[in-house]
Amino acid sequence: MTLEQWDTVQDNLARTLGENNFATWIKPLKFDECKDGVAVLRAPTHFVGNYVSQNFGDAILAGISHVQPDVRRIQFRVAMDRKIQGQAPVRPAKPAATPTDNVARDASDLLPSAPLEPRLNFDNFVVGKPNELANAAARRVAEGGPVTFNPLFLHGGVGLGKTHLMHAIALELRARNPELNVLYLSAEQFMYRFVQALRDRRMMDFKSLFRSVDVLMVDDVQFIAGKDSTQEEFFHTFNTLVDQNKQIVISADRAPDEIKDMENRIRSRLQSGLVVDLHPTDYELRLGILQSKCESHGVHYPDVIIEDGVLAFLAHRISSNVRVLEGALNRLYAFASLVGKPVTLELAQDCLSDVIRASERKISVEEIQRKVAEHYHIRLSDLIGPKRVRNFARPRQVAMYLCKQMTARSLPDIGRRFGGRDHTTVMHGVKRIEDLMRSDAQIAEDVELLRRALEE
Ligand SMILES: Nc1ncnc2c1ncn2[C@@H]1O[C@H](COP(=O)(O)OP(=O)(O)OP(=O)(O)O)[C@@H](O)[C@H]1O
Repeated sequence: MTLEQWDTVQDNLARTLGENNFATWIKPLKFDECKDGVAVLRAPTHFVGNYVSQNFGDAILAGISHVQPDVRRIQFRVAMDRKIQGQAPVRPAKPAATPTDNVARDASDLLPSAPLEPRLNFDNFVVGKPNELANAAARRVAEGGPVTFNPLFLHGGVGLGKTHLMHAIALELRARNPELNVLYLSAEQFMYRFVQALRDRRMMDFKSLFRSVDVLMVDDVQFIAGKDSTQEEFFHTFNTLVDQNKQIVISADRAPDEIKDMENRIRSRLQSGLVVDLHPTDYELRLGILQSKCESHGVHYPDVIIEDGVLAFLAHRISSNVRVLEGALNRLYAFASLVGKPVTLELAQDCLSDVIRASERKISVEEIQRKVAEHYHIRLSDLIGPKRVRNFARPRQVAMYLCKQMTARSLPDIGRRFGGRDHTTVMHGVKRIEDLMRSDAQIAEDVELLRRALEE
């Protein structure tokens, strides 16, 4: 087999095994020789050789025998000339990297913090009811000083500002104290660095570097669920840092007890500090975010005029997540500056028809009422009916709150669907639940469970 043929085999493997697997395991392999039906590949370490042989051996053999049909077996050697399975050693093409070289190398490549985006700061984070607690907790951590809750665990659905708050904390901490060793990275990056350290036999470096940070911030921690050795290492890193009273900030797309395949001891560790939820945005927050984005867009597009009503229209109709909202606004600005026209409601409707269709709310008032009645084990007729006893009134308010949050219905319209009630009754109900969600964990949990069940 020629080196070109090996390149072709690698290209095919990249497609079949996926980019991450390819980059981590296949790319580091070098083709050595083909002799007597055995293709010899060189792996950088024993660990990689063994892992690849066990996990991707069949795929590699199939790929090679496709271009060189007489190959019946593959064999791995490490760069040091040592074989992993049988056979005589061969001369490596390049001088081998020894474990000693690895240790001597600058270990900081295992630990670069992910780049921080200056835009994602506290000033640009618009605060409303759904995110005020998360914002307050994030600001508290960003002030530095004595660690009060460890870890801070931020969770919420897609595009609700978790990463924004993580960056804001890291930026603020670094601005206040440039000496502070703040490490921000995603759980995926944590895993790749861990695997890289294993591969390069640099676990000691990895451990000591990760355990020497002042603040560790890990985004999207749900990613390591089910990845046993990464979880194990994360757990030890976590414990060491907490024992040293170092701040840890974690984000995830759901609460710790909802992350499946996460070891219990890790889950309970994650719950041991402050767990705060970024709730889905409400209309006011979305409008606030749009207004704030318009201010910053104004600098780049001084000629673009957004007519009255357009932002309200967007805030009403695009409720999925803030990222989609931002994308819609960017598109409007780009379009308006291209055609040199002010953005009218008609233009917005036209230009964003696909986005609006995609995020059209599909949940109906009736669906919400049914789910809420089921959840509280009451009859639908009692939920909607006139009785004001608390057993019915509270679920009714929860249902009204969810209708306000999850449908595009106006308050009078919601009132009509709750037995012809007045819009002020709905408004009162919504407000009551908003307040209770802050003081009554049971209500907060009920609402969250219902919201998720409805979104499924
Ligand atoms: N309250 C807010 N004020 C201003 N911008 C916001 C707010 N919430 C979210 N955004 C913006 O929305 C976009 C998506 O937010 P972010 O990436 O933080 O979401 P996320 O919760 O981390 O989502 P994911 O789970 O997909 O990673 C970002 O550009 C962010 O700046």
